[in-house]
Amino acid sequence: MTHRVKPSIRTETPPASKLSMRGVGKGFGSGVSRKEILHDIDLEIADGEFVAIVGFSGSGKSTLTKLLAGLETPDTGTVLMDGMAISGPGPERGIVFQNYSLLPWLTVRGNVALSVDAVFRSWTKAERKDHVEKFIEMVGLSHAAHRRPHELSGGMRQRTSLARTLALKPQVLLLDEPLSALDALTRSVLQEEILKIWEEERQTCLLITNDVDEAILLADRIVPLNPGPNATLGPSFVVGLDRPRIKSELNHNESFKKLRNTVTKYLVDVRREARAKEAEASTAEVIELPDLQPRSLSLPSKAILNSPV
Ligand SMILES: Nc1ncnc2c1ncn2[C@@H]1O[C@H](COP(=O)(O)OP(=O)(O)OP(=O)(O)O)[C@@H](O)[C@H]1O
Repeated sequence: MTHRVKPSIRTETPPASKLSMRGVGKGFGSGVSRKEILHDIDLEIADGEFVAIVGFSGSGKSTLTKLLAGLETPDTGTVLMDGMAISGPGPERGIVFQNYSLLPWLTVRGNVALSVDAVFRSWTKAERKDHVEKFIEMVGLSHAAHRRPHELSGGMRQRTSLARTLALKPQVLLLDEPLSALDALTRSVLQEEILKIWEEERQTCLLITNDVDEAILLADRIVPLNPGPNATLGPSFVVGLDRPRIKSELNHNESFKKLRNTVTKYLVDVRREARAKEAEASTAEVIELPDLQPRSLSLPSKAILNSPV
């Protein structure tokens, strides 16, 4: 008897996703004031991957981050972490917003300690204190640890916010335009610091940005968010640049320049298309509606039926 040998098929299982969005849609409001923001969003982020979402103002980037953070719930589809549906916010997903949201009556140390004390309750006081100091040092703020937010520059406030989130040791870092309120120089310095910290920690990270250069410097993959309403995700652009990356060297790197041109062209084209569609819709033929007057609903239905038209 001859045994038929099955041809061996190489089945490489793709790396499991840390975060997933599957068929996600989200809108706000109801009736005529309803606005559809995100439509049919499919996004898979692998464990340890750094993904940057680039997009236009108002397209729904923050809404997307809030869905991943569990601060918003999707209208359609599911948002998953490690294959489990996300049902609300949690310390395993740390988020840094554009507006630092620090408590004004607490110092840098106090702001970081507040979160650490709340999350690591089983640690000793000394352990928590060391942990807080370590993260304040990591973002270069040891000299200002005693200062309150109003005594800090924008960059220092954002560093505090970053230290507060990183100190919670989240498995996933969600950065929602963390640098966009800063001046160009501070932004550049902080980009390099985020890059350094991430290259050491390698947490799964999603960065929202409107800066293509920033996305290329930091991310493994760039995904554009097309203009809304009903914004969809565009194709992924893989950033093949070696790590560690050195910002000052990238401007002379041909792959960097090529990728910047490709992503920028995609964004310019997609916006032009969206504007053309918008213009088409606004010049579309106006449909004349009959001039109907609503009758009072308080009248009994018989009275309405029998009344002269
Ligand atoms: N809770 C909410 N209720 C009603 N509308 C909302 C809510 N959150 C966001 N929106 C609307 O959804 C749209 C997308 O907002 P979102 O903040 O997600 O965009 P964005 O791309 O992050 O914008 P920006 O780049 O300007 O920060 C906007 O029109 C906004 O007004």
